[in-house]
Amino acid sequence: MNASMSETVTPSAGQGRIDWALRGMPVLKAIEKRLTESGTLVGLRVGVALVLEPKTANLALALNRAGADVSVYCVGRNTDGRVASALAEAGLQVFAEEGAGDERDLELARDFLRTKPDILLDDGASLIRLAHREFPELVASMLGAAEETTSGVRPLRAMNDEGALHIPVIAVNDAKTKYLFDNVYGTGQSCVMAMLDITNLQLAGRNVVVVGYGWVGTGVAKHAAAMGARVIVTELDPIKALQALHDGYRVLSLADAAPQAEVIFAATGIAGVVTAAHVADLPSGAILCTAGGGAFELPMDYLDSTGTGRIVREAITEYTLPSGKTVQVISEGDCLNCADAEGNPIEVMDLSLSLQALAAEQIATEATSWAPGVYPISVDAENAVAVIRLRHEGATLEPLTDELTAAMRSW
Ligand SMILES: NC(=O)c1ccc[n+]([C@@H]2O[C@H](COP(=O)([O-])OP(=O)(O)OC[C@H]3O[C@@H](n4cnc5c(N)ncnc54)[C@H](O)[C@@H]3O)[C@@H](O)[C@H]2O)c1
Repeated sequence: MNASMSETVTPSAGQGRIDWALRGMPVLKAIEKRLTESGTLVGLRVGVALVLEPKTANLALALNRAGADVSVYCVGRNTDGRVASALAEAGLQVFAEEGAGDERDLELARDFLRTKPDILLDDGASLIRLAHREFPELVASMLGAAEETTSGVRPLRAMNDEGALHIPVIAVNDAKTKYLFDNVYGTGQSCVMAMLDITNLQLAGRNVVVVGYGWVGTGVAKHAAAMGARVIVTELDPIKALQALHDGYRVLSLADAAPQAEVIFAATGIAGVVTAAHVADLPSGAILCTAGGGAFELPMDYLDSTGTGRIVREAITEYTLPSGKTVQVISEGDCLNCADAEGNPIEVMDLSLSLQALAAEQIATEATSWAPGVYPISVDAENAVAVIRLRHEGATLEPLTDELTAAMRSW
């Protein structure tokens, strides 16, 4: 077992957090029942490489109870050690140590892949890429994988275009019951709330720049505006920019917005979108954080090269620029909701993680005949998640009668 065991926190603390999350995960419970009854996953090795916190722990436990042999991996900065300990106590193989550095993370990742998962549930495609680079014999024997997020699906498509992807991967991110809810409402809420909790500041009256108005940027802008921020959106895509304008935000290039940007949320998933030149133009005291893909969106190399970084409060690093201005970076530029808060809200992750479980089912039952490639999750799975959740909320759907069907087809 490789779980970190904190000396001060008992495993039951982790179990308590896992149990609390499960209360808000009715869809996952229903999918676990379906998988248990079908026995689809019995005897299969499933590797779960997601942010390690109470909600993803429930996915791992649900798959385990449904008969899969589950191992779990996560980088140290996204690992809740209490939860890791609880999973190890429950008998899962855990390759995650809270606070581990890059070198140790890589060792753990390799050990995790040595468990030879038949199915890999990944986030950011890091483990799928590592497997392709270093474990070709594992890749050859895998049934397939599922990918959680936009910045994982993008490189997988690029690999596939170059003929370098050797397994079928289901793009869980691209399910409507994922990106329309998790990326927008979940990440919007959790990133804005994490920023407020970490800094103990308020957004009211502040100029907040949201870089990228995709699904995540939309949610961040909405939640920041709800807290009273004056939101400015930067975009490459004219249609997204026009949407931002219609949603009531100013739209400027980042070069134009920088001099007034008191807070920046990077939400693109693309490396280098905020540059050293942008940072030089920020007002002194500006706060930089990432809601999107990770620290690579910010000019961390440049900031570190100033040699001035100092931690001024937990999760806040202050840098002094050659001009004498200061800027503060939250969570060392990593996604702040996962690095220094609990990630997306439970209800929204119930949808995303249930889709991961259904992707595992689809890989086990159908992917054996699939060529390598990036595939959508089935429409049935996408809809099943919505239907279970709506039922749980006491919502009822309009019945589609023959008359309505005929009316919709009439011309
Ligand atoms: N933190 C989390 O919990 C969480 C959750 C979901 C997704 N994500 C990540 O957030 C990122 C964004 O996801 P998404 O679903 O919104 O993707 P998306 O593709 O819908 O949106 C990205 C947007 O950024 C824009 N963009 C790209 N380069 C830009 C630039 N230089 N300047 C301004 N705009 C630019 C694109 O035009 C696009 O509209 C991804 O990396 C994704 O993996 C994080």
